[in-house]
Amino acid sequence: FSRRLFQHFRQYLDHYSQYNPSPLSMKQFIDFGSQNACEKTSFEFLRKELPVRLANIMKEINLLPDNLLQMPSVAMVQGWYQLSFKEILAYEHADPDDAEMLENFTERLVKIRNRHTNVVETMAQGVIELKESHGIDSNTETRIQYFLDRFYMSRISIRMLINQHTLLFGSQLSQNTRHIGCIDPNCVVIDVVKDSYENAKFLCDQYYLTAPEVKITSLNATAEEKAEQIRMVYVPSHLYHILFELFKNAMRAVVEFHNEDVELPHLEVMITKGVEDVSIKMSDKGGGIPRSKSEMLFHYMYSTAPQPMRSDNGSAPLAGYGYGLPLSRLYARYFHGDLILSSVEGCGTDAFIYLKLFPSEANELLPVYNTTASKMYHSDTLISDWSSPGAGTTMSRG
Ligand SMILES: O=S(=O)(c1ccc(O)cc1O)N1Cc2ccccc2C1
Repeated sequence: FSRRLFQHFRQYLDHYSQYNPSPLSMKQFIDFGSQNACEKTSFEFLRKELPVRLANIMKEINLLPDNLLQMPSVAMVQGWYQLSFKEILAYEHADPDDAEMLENFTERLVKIRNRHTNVVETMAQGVIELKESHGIDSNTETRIQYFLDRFYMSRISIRMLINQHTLLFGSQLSQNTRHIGCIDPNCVVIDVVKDSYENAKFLCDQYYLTAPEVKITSLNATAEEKAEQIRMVYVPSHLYHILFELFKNAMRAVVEFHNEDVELPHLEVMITKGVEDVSIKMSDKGGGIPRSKSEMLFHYMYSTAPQPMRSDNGSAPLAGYGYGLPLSRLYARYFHGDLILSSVEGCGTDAFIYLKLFPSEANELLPVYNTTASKMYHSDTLISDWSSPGAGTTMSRG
């Protein structure tokens, strides 16, 4: 019986993974959610799109190196995905006009979202388990880096779809009436900057007994009214997540670099609204980082060491396993923005957050399971086509 069920499951997985995920734009999210949103339409979209997005990433999970897949934590995450995939498939032939079914579907989405709450920490644990049991060579690390970027971006997108549906149609309608689901159509950027600064400063004061001040400047490059507050359509919680992480890093850098000094150099934040982009530049005089180490800041492997500046009130650490920067970059990229770090060793670091101003240009950026993706899991070690130090007289083995 279980063999037949397994084959049945496999067929569903192969079927749904053949579809490409459908990226939605911020404009589509707010247009659908603002004029009286239709729960039936949302249901009919999600009962197809959620299995498509789940199947696409589950196919990549299956391509992971065996010794990672066998780690207990990774196997557990895979189990959660398989169960959630099955639970949504149960609605494949449900009647969209059945109000009770729609309510049940929304409740099921809440249960699925709760099941996946600790996926980031659990996968990080899996990477640690692999490090300790088998060790990780640079080839495996490259594959893990490639997979986790796609896996967490997929997860961000699935949680966005679930959050919009449950906020628009779920029981807890306590949400801010001006918000559309988790989107604020008039998000005042400087308010999120101030909010994230205050919270990071509180942690910094608690941990280091001191914290740098901040100077925030706004430049509304296009508006006639220069003093106008810079607003945009965005997900405040995503922007907060990015800024909070950057403020923690910048504060830690400044305090540790100037540990004896009485006067800490302040942080600077520049918010600029251009024609296409809203840019947020955060500058610190925290001594910076050498170029040889700067790319490691976005590596999941590097950052699986315990980090200070964690909430020590017993609750889960803030950025989990220090995955703060890689995840923050995914949030910035999710709606086709970006997060770039530019460091000057001995001086300090500038962090640039770029966001799309026009909702019609802010499209979801989604991983797609195809031959290109699967090749990344099969290709053996790439031979570098640039010289490596001391390779002088060896014969070319290319
Ligand atoms: O690498 S950094 O330049 C740095 C990285 C990211 C960021 O957002 C801000 C930063 O400043 N910086 C992190 C850190 C921590 C302890 C001691 C010194 C430093 C230097």
